[in-house]
Amino acid sequence: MNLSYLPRFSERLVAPLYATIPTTTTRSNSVENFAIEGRNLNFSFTARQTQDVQVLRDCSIRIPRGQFWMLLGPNGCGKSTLLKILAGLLTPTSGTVHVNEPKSFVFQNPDHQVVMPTVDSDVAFGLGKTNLTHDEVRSRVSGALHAVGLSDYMKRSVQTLSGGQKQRVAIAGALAEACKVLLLDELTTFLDETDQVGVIKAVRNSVDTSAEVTALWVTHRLEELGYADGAIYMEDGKVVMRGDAASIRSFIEARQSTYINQINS
Ligand SMILES: Nc1ncnc2c1ncn2[C@@H]1O[C@H](COP(=O)(O)OP(=O)(O)OP(=O)(O)O)[C@@H](O)[C@H]1O
Repeated sequence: MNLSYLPRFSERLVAPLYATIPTTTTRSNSVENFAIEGRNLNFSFTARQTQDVQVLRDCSIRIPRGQFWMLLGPNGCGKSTLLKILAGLLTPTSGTVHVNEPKSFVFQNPDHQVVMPTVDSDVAFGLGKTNLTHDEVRSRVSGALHAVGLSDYMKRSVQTLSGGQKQRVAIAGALAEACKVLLLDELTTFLDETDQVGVIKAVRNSVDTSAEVTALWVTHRLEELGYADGAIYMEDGKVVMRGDAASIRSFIEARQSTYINQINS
């Protein structure tokens, strides 16, 4: 594997996020069992010609370490905004955030995920800034590709991959860098069913093979809840319910049928 041509780490879109949130970030012993914790978060988008859009309203979230959780809710309720705040990409107006590091945010569009010509060089991309030996890099890359089920794709050109395979390569890149928290924003939206299952199984397996890895997955697809350890349902900028995946699924189904009945009556 030739690593000499690795571009600068900061050029990559999918990368561990070391950004801290100034003034609002805290690290306390009380969050030790939670890889992700946001407390009383408020956030507004500032608009020039109209009123500011308040997106998060006293929103609190906690995700246990080493688990795979999902975040659901109607369009516009604030899921992606919350995920970006947890990633350090947006700063809340008020509230506190703690997320274990390194953390990595994976975007929805598969074509924004890969930056290198081959699968192995892409997974090794973020390791260019480390002092790892060539053998250590190879071992990290091979372990990460194994976790996402792409061991046989090492030398493949990334251009020949499906959207879901690109997402899995991006996740492998994060795992190779020993990411502790994966923040995954509607990865399966543009994928066909086979790719969708491939990506979600890759995340499930990544969490199962390391006690250190925690994943938070934003989705609209109720059928994906079957892979989750737990789930959170948001409405109008705040968490409405948190629990095991089956309970959240029943809650959402009941909520939707009530809504549909209201429309039809
Ligand atoms: N850059 C922005 N400027 C102004 N308003 C924004 C911006 N980004 C998002 N919003 C608004 O913030 C609200 C929450 O958006 P967000 O993307 O977090 O919701 P979401 O729950 O992820 O929605 P979806 O399920 O449709 O992706 C929406 O009303 C959206 O229109």
